[in-house]
Amino acid sequence: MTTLKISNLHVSIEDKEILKGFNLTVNTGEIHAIMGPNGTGKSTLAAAVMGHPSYEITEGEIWLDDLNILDLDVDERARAGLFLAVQYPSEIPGITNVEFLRAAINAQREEHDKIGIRDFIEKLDEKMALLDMPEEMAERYLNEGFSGGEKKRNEILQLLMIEPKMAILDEIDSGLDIDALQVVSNGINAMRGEDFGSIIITHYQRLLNFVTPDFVHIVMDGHIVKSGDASLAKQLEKEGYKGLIQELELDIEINE
Ligand SMILES: Nc1ncnc2c1ncn2[C@@H]1O[C@H](COP(=O)(O)OP(=O)(O)OP(=O)(O)O)[C@@H](O)[C@H]1O
Repeated sequence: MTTLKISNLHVSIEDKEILKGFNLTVNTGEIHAIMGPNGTGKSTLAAAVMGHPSYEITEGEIWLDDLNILDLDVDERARAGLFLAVQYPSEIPGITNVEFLRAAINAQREEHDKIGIRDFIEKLDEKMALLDMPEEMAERYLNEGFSGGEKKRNEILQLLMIEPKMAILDEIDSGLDIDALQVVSNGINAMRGEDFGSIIITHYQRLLNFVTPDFVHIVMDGHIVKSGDASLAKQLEKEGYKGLIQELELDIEINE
C-alpha cells in the first residue's frame, strides 16, 4: 500500500494565503472526492502537491510513503508515482500524443525496462478503444486543437497509459457531454484497485454517480470543513453550501 499524507498544508499565491492548514491522507485503493465553492483552494491543493513553482508552501508537509514530496522537483514527483490531470491541459505543438505518452512511460522506467514499440502500441490501442478515441488522435500534436472534452479524455488516456500510484484529477468532468462523462468515468474505474489512489476534484454529483468515491471532503476557506462517505455529496447537492455552513455554524461567506 502507498499513502499520500498531506499535513497542515499552508499555501500562498502572491502573498495571499489560500490553503490554511489542509490535512488529508489518501491510501492506494481509495478514491477521495473533494468538493467546495469556487475559489476555496482546490486547484491550489493540486498544484502544490505536484510542485507548481508559483505556489509557495509556507507551512506543512506532504509525504508519499517515506518520500518527502516537498524536497522533489515536479519530474521527480511524477517518477515517484504522482499524476495530475489539470483543469486546463496545455497544447504542445510539435510533440505528438504518441511521442509524449511513450516518453512519459519510459521516463518512469529503468534503462533495462523501457517499453518496446510493440507493447506500447498494443497498450495504446487498448486504452484508446476503452475511451472511444479515434486512432488519428494518437498522431496529433498534444492537445493542439482538441475540443474541451477531447482534452479531458486525453488526460484520462495519459492516466491509463502512465498508471500512476496516486492521481489528482482536477475537474475532469467539466465541459463533458453525457456520453463523454460515461467514457471518462469508465477510464477512472478501470484504474481502480489496490495499487491506485485518487483525489477527484469536482463540482458535481453526476460524476460521482459513475465513480463512487470512498470518501467525500468539503473544502471551504482553505481547509476541509466536513468529510463523509458518498452520501455527503448527495446531501450537498440537495442543501447547497449555504445549508452546510448553517449546519456547521461556520463564519464563512460564499457567493452562490
Ligand atoms: N496566480 C494567482 N494570482 C493570484 N491569485 C490567485 C492565483 N491563482 C489562484 N489565485 C486565487 O487563489 C484562490 C483559490 O484558487 P483555486 O483555483 O485553488 O480555487 P478552486 O477551489 O480550485 O476554485 P474553482 O472551483 O473555481 O476551480 C482564488 O481566489 C484565486 O483567485
